Amino acid sequence: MPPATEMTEVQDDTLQIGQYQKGVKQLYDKGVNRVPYKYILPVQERPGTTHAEFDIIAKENIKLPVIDFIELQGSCRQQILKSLADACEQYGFFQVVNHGIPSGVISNMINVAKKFFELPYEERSKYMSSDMNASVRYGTSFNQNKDSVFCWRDFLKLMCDPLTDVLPHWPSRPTDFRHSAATYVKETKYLFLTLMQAVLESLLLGTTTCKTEEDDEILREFEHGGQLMAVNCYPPCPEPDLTLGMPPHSDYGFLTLLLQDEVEGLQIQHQGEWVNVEPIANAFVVNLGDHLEIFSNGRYKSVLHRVVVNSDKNRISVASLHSLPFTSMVRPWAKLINEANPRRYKDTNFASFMEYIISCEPRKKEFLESRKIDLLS
Ligand SMILES: O=C(O)CCC(=O)C(=O)O
Ligand SMILES: [Fe+2]
Repeated sequence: MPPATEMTEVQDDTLQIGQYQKGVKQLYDKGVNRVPYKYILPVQERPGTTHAEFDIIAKENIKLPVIDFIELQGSCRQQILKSLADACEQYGFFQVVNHGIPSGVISNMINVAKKFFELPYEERSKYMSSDMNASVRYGTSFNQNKDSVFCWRDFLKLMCDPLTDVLPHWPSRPTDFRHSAATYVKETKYLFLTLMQAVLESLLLGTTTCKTEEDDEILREFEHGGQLMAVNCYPPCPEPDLTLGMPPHSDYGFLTLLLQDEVEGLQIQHQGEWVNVEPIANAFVVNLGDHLEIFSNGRYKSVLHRVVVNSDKNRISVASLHSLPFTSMVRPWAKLINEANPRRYKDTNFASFMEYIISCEPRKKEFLESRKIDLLS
């Protein structure tokens, strides 16, 4: 049998130019049975090809952090804040359970997302746009204008602020989409604010600095902060070992609240190895983003993560990315800076991130690297 690349190159001849821009749901619906050449990663970037045996050992021994939101709000707050600080320092990631968002709000969001991707292509494609600032944008891959290899993912991105202004632009089908997604946006915003308050407190643990009115000021800024929702769809893939649903990347904001359905796929990088994040029913995965790494002056790390796909199950995830208002500057928190701990990052804002994303093929944590101050020079 010829190698997969050769066979798929032949098969690619039957696909019209522009077919890839229509996305992977469209390929799946057409019954593609080999991964087209455009999606095949170089061998060293494919899932499961590096240190495969060591991977398995590492994964079995790692227990990923879980934060119980009820305990965080209770009498053990200090203890849970310490666990939160450990999770943010060592993993840049945790899952949150007992968060209080009703399970109906969560299942409605997953259901409308599923129904949206099941709509005919003509209906979904109404929301395609090359404008990165559009209030709604349907697309495929990671950055479809720049990616040399495409990834096995279609998405719907929704700007969420101000909700009343953007809502009329969101998909009108399925008919319950706007209602369910808007309810979900409000609930996740509230959860983000409560978690962010805990994150701020956790950053002051072990310091002599106390919470002041200035901290409430920051929280008020977050109340008016930017929220973006990425609804992701990963259809079954005929050759999942050759491609990825999403390449290794970190998210740009402070916290991403990620909802995954019951299908595995998300992996985080921990101590140089890829670790599966097993879905916990009704839990949120919380990823620390680049802005929080900057704000914490590097004490908390944004997490590198990727998505692997599988051959038999469709997977849906909903990422809710939260940051300061799009016009605000993000810089290390003044309270954490002193002679012993000088500033390690330059000021950054959402506009500079957008410039970066439009100008190149985003890879790993390159954007964040570009914001670092070289303390040796
Ligand atoms: O689908 C997932 O689990 C992750 C999605 C993600 O990383 C993102 O939307 O930024
Ligand atoms: Fe992400």
